[in-house]
Amino acid sequence: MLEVQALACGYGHRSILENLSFTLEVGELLCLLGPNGVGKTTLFKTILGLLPPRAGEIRLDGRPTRHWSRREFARWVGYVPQAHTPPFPFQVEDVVAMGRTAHGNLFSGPGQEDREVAAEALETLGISALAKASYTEISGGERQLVLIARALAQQPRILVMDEPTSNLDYGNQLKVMGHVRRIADAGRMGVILTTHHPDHALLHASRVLALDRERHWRIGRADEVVSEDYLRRTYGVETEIHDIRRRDGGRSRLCVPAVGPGEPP
Ligand SMILES: Nc1ncnc2c1ncn2[C@@H]1O[C@H](COP(=O)(O)OP(=O)(O)OP(=O)(O)O)[C@@H](O)[C@H]1O
Repeated sequence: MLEVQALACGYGHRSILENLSFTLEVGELLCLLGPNGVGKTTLFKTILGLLPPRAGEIRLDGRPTRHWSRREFARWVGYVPQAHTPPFPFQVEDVVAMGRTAHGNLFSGPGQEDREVAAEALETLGISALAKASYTEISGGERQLVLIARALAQQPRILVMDEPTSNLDYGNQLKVMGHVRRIADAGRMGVILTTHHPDHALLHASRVLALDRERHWRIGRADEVVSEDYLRRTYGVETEIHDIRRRDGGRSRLCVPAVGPGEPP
């Protein structure tokens, strides 16, 4: 579905990522892990056509994305940016309905069906009560949920999410990651998202694309890629990855910080 082939990206003469190749299928949740400043947002900007690739190719449904019209592209690819505050105090329900723009007539506003899809997205994320609130007067975490609702309302085939959980409380982090995983599992979209939590990758990802400080990358199953060695090389910290048995009998892998002898737990 989305194919990134031998991609190089960067700004002007400055190269940020080189020779990166991966695919993302509908039904998959691909977690992008990597330290601050390694190039995750730069990769997303390049995939979204906001930054020209320095080399390589990006294909969507078999066709190079440079041949796609903006409108056609927006029907297929949704983007959740890191939360921002726009200058205009739109109502939350209007911000979410903007996700429908690529599906409708450019000159008419959202129709009844678009309003219903937007209301359903708000409901799914548990924020229907914010529908009439002004987007500029809600909290950072609420804004992030609104941007996620807008992307869900867009009903894209590929969803690109830049640190979607960074402002969310613990409960909302679990709800958003669980929900995104369910819509991917239901075969409704392929999701690529960045997170700084190895546990998000271990618990929810179908595959992980891990970048390290030297800008080397590796893609594979979370249990293959998210290792104590990767976390040490990438973040310079000691961790332990434990395989635990859950109460329902299933197994999960979790990352905990290592504590040396004599150190406080
Ligand atoms: N507009 C820009 N012009 C030039 N360089 C930029 C620009 N935006 C980012 N960079 C540089 O590109 C590198 C990668 O930045 P990027 O934002 O992609 O990192 P990231 O992996 O998303 O980081 P973080 O985890 O902190 O969000 C950084 O060194 C940054 O300084």
